[in-house]
Amino acid sequence: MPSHSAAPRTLYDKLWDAHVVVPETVEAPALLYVDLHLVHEVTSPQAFAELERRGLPVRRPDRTVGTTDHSTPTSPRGRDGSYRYANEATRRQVALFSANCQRHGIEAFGMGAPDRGIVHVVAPEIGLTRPGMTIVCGDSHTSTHGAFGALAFGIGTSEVAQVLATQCLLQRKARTMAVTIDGPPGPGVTAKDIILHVIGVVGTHGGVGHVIEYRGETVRALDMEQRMTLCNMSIEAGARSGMIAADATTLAWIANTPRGPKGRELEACAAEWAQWRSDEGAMFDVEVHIDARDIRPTLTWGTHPGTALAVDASVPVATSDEDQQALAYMGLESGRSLLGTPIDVAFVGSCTNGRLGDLREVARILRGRRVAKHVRMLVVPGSEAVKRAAEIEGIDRVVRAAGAEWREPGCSMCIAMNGDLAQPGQLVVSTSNRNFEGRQGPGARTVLASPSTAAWSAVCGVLSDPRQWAAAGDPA
Ligand SMILES: CC(C)[C@H](C(=O)O)[C@@H](O)C(=O)O
Ligand code: SF4
Repeated sequence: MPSHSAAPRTLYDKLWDAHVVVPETVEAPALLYVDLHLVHEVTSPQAFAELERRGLPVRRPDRTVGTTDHSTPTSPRGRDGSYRYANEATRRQVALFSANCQRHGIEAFGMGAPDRGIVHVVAPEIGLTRPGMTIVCGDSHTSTHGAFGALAFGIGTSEVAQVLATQCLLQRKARTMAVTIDGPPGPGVTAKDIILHVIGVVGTHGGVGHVIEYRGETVRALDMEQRMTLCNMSIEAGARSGMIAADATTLAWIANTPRGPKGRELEACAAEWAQWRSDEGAMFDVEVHIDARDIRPTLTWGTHPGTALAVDASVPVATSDEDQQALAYMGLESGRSLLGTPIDVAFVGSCTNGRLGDLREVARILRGRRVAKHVRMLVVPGSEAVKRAAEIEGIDRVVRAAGAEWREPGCSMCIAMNGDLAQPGQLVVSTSNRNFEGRQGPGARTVLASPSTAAWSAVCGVLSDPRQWAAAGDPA
């Protein structure tokens, strides 16, 4: 039960207090109860093997849900409906995952399942992710689910085994950081630009040891998809997790999901969920204030997400060996704007920007236009549900008519382990979340950006300012 101390508590404190089974001491971390454990094919095989070795069952299969996403092919299926795996290893990994889940009575979305998709897209969209929960997954971007007023974070493979066996996790309490964003964002600024800007301010190590709560009027005005984009990349600022208080927007989203509570149950949930916010006057260990008016469409110039740069600013002077190396890898120069840099690939997708709103943004720009001849553009829905919804709106047709590829759901070129990868030296403008060396293929160069920036750059063939798109108007 939650402890009812008189002192105002942060959202994180409340979530923590409500889930502690054994409090932490100097010698030992706390034991935390896990409400929802998400599993995928990459970080679960050794965990299942560990259970096997010890002859342990899964403690709560009913609180464990699996999906396949990282290793799954996104190329169009064969005529017989078959999937073309990149190699035998990925095919085996996906098959082993389904077998493991089946053996332990875990619901899992394998190939062809209508709910399959990227784990951080699927759980919120079917209504599994809810305020007040602790959610873990062997995946760093589990922070995404914090957008619903939940404590959600990634765990390692040995911890996956721990949670499978006990439904609990050993954890040390984190410090808290409030990132308050106020004011109307400038033209062309999306949630992706906001979070890239935030990481630029906080730095890739600034959040280490902390849980970030995003607050302020700008955050309150974001829809759930945009809030997920924000929380998703908290990990890129080094933070353990990101979270946003539950409110009417959260409730409306969950009410609309297939497995969300309905009617009376929803009313009861609404009353219960109102508590998942920081109390007035709650103290954070670190406070960061950001004026959204200062944010312009933002992308990255280097090889970590902290190298955020306003689209029309110049690449900074390299002050360290690391920066120099990043510039050399990226083939970029200090003092020059990124605008006009030729691109080879545009990738739209991932757990950061592979939701319906992102694809709509892309379709608005591509409608009646063509992707530049020398550019390969991939549009990859984050889930089967996103794909279906987009196709009902005709987004697939707009994408294809523009000369871009409309693909099957999955992590795709966010992580080059499923057959989708860029060639050495190619420059990719990418809506994903990581840009380190080789992330999108050996020698491939990644510029992180919003879906609008990626789409407009694909049309122009060079890194371009999405605000120009608005000025260009509709094509004749
Ligand atoms: C495969 C998985 C362990 C990894 C993660 O934890 O983030 C992946 O999702 C990624 O984005 O690099
Ligand atoms: S889309 Fe990318 S970041 Fe998200 S889970 Fe997949 S590989 Fe990780």
